Amino acid sequence: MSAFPEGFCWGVATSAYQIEGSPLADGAGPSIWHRFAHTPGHIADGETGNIACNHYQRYLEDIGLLHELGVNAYRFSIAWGRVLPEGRGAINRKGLGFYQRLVDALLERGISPVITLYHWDLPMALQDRGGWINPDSPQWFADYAEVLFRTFADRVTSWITINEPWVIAVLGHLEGRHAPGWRDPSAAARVGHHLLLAHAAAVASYRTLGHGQIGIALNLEPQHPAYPKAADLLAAQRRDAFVNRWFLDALFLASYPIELAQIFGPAWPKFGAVALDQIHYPGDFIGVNYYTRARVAAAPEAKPLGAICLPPPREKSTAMGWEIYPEGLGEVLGWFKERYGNPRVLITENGAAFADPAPCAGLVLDPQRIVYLRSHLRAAAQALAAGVDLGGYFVWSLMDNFEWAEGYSKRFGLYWVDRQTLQRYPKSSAHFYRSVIATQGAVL
Ligand SMILES: OC[C@H]1NNC[C@@H](O)[C@@H]1O
Repeated sequence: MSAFPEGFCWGVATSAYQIEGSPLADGAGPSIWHRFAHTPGHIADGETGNIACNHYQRYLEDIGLLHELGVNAYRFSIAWGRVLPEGRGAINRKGLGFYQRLVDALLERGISPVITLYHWDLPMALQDRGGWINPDSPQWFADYAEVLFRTFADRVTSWITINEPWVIAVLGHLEGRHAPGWRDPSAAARVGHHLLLAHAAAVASYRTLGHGQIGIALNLEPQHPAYPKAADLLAAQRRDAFVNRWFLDALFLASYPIELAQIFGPAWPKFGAVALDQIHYPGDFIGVNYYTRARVAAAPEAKPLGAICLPPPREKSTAMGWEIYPEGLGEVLGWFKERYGNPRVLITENGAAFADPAPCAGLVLDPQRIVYLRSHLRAAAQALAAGVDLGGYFVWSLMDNFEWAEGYSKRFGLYWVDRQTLQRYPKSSAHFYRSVIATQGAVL
């Protein structure tokens, strides 16, 4: 019996800086990740996205892999700096042309493009104007989005404005582990707000220019008390506000959790009713990027949250050290039905990195990833049966790629990429996912 309805959206996801390579080709302007990766000490093994998977040259071959999988959708991001090298103003027709060729080739194969407008690679020229802390940044983003809405109005009907605003605000501006590498709580709070304003501005623009669906993709992670102790429960609730409800409550409830003012202290701006009303913009769907849960213990000395996350047992962990916890996907999906009015949800990322072996006879055996995907797909099917308005599922990722500060050391792909030759090899999980799609989940 099929676990998923006819018309369910089956896809895989990637992002520009992680797979394309050629970051400065054909007039493209450099991004903050180009600068960050070229700054020694930021990326494992000193790697950069200069080559990545060379998707910029090999995109037709990669569309062949999508066809082999049998997906009906492909989520990818557009590099802002290829289209607007200065981030604003003059359009780089060669850069835009790459994405026009990519979209047309996908449509020829019957694969629906799902475009992420922003997956972390802000043009450096805009960072030099302050980047996302600049109050003009929402308008910069809306103007960029409008160029793409007009270019693809007739061909693309699924858009994601921003990927994981929490990661941008926290890893990029509070912890400094991602570009632009800032460690400034006040900046992080303002960046989070400007990203929500940017999302709202793009949604408003799309309402006049497009006739498809537009949403945002959030990284969501259940926060569970490590032990049945009041202090751990309170710590988990604080971290839930910080990781999950910061953006969920803003988008759906036009309010920030009260814990954020306590966590950020004086660095947290005093947002008024108008500001909160301006971010009340969930769009047509919510993208959920789910990987794992956190087990949270109280730790008063661990500022600003007063909480730490305990490492999971090795036998239940992925190569990223994240716990394999499929029940958490069902929990996250349930939030939308229980708290936020049961909006349309897409699982826009779900997957895992494992220490995959090298190819043997052209195939990589990755049984752990099959177990991971099967258990999470079952959780998704159960949520769907329980009434969650789930419209699609995207595996992260099509192929092994640049995993940000981890470089190429963490392999998330359904296809294994030889770092010397860039040859793509199917993993057994690719064949598994192909069978799931072909049977609408009956094989689960
Ligand atoms: O860590 C795996 C993925 N998580 N979400 C954002 C993507 O860019 C990452 O590769």
